Amino acid sequence: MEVGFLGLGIMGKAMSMNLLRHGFKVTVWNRTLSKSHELVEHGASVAETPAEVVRKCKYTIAMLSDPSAALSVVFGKDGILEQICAGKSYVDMSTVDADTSSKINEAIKERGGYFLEAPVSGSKKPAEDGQLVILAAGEKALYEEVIPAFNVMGKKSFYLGQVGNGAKMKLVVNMIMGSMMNAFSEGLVLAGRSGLEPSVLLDVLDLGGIANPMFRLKGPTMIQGSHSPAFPLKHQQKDMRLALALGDETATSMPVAAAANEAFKKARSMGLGDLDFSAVYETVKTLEEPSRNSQLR
Ligand SMILES: NC(=O)C1=CN([C@@H]2O[C@H](COP(=O)(O)OP(=O)(O)OC[C@H]3O[C@@H](n4cnc5c(N)ncnc54)[C@H](OP(=O)(O)O)[C@@H]3O)[C@@H](O)[C@H]2O)C=CC1
Ligand SMILES: O=CCCC(=O)O
Repeated sequence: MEVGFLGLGIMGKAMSMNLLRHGFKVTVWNRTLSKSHELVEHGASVAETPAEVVRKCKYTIAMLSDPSAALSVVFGKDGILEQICAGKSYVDMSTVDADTSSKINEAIKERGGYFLEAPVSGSKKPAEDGQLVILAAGEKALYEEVIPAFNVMGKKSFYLGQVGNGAKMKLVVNMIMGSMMNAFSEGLVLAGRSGLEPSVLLDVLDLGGIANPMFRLKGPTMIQGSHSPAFPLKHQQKDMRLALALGDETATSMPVAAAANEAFKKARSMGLGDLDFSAVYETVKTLEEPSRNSQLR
């Protein structure tokens, strides 16, 4: 199977590498060309524009940072729309909102192409290991055609119906995850300030009803103050923002998510946006610092 792949960031690089490893012929494109070099060493071809990828490949997959990137690669100069036509398909796996996905779907359908949104749950390591959870929605026939690629990139694929449902499911999941990360950070700070050993808190959590892979994976590195990016904080804040907008649309009150979003915004303003989203812990530490609080009084 020959596929195109747009966007070779943390996720796109790992996902396209998996496709290559499993015998797919892959043509890649990335805005910053240098990120394609490693893929080429592993057998990928490079295209100069997204349009060229679509011209060459029946199936094109994208993994881009946010709605603005997703839209520009489709509607911009040398974008997807210049080459999409009957018989060509586009699968956007980026995390965006339902409106963005719907705009892309409409434009592609108008030109006779097929569209599937397919955001993923799981981060850098699951992407490297082909263990993502794929949340697909849109053209059912296309979903069935690309299952061989999904099976290489993920451990489980869901088909969720009409375009928008994949985006919404992904935003709900990440809204919960972002809120959990904030509660976890506050717990670690509270434990430390109360004279408890944060590493013991991790052991206690891991044996109880709220044990989970995220606390297990991130806890030890957070305590060390290490936040090497697997899921960049700026993307988590984007997801909180988009989830809160979904809450606005559906009149869903989400005070916990709103507070978590503020903490991620604060972290971005402290220059932590390119670190892992666990770096919100540093923000919680700063906000809770007793000396700082007494200065403010
Ligand atoms: N990292 C994670 O754990 C997960 C991330 N996601 C989602 O996957 C998507 C990608 O995430 P991730 O790989 O971590 O992000 P990165 O920041 O590592 O990569 C972002 C990619 O988008 C490209 N890009 C950004 N802006 C534009 C633009 N205007 N035009 C064209 N290309 C652009 C970047 O190109 P360039 O190299 O030139 O900057 C890069 O290829 C995001 O939507 C994220 O929310 C989903 C699940 C997990
Ligand atoms: O969107 C990013 C999700 C990260 C994860 O599921 O661990």
